[in-house]
Amino acid sequence: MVLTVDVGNTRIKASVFEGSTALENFVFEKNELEKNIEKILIKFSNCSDLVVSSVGKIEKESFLAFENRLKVHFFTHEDVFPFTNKYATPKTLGIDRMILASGATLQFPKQNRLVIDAGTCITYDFIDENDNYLGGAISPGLRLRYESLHQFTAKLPLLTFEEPENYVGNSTKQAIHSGVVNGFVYEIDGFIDEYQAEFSNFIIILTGGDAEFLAKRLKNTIFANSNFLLESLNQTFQYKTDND
Ligand SMILES: Nc1ncnc2c1ncn2[C@@H]1O[C@H](COP(=O)(O)OP(=O)(O)O)[C@@H](O)[C@H]1O
Ligand SMILES: CC(C)(COP(=O)(O)O)[C@@H](O)C(=O)NCCC(=O)O
Ligand SMILES: [K+]
Repeated sequence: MVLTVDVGNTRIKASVFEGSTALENFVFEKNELEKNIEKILIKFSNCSDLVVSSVGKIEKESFLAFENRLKVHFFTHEDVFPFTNKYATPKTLGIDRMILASGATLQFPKQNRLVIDAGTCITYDFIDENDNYLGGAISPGLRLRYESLHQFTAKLPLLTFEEPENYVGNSTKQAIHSGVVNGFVYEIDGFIDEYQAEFSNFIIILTGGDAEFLAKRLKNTIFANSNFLLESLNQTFQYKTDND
């Protein structure tokens, strides 16, 4: 059994895999990392490996406490990945984006692939049919949009997600909901249209905390899988084991 852990900028997600089957998924806050890993390892005492992707503030050391119980693998840019990295600054590419690109390459071989991860940030990652990772885009995620409107203005309240009543927001609150939620959806549809114009044939994988919400609203057909990053971590770890 493999325990996969994804440290994002908002939350930590974890999943226990037996082969390619996810047995159970967990979500928790950063300050509860060790307590939760402890609990998971009590329940799934057969875990032999702990596999981590982290772009958050939590560093390797937090996981090393478990080294006497199982093998700990912290993914870095030095690992082997199944794609060719064409990013101009490969060392600054988020490890979460590398894992997503890797999962897309392994799960959907030899085709153009666009991965959209709607988390703290929305990240777009494109891997072409020759397994070249080309790059993509980074923009603010849903909650970050609400928070930044409040944080960087004097008059805008801090709101949490609500379905906008209309495109024409008729109050401050409705104007914010319309701007944030509709803007979020338009952006993603707009990007997909842009890719479609250049690469006629490609698969779109949508993941992240806002994937379910988005799946119902995008005009483009997509493959939504909230667990895609953790599945990709598990697959990339298998790939690493096979290629080491
Ligand atoms: N309970 C929750 N706490 C925080 N964000 C949530 C929650 N449920 C859904 N979300 C949405 O998920 C997004 C964060 O997604 P997530 O994939 O957890 O981020 P990250 O991987 O960057 O930590 C936020 O933009 C927010 O809109
Ligand atoms: C863009 C990100 C902040 C996204 O983080 P997330 O929304 O998954 O928490 C992360 O992938 C990152 O720190 N990237 C480094 C810059 C880059 O990928 O080019
Ligand atoms: K993201």
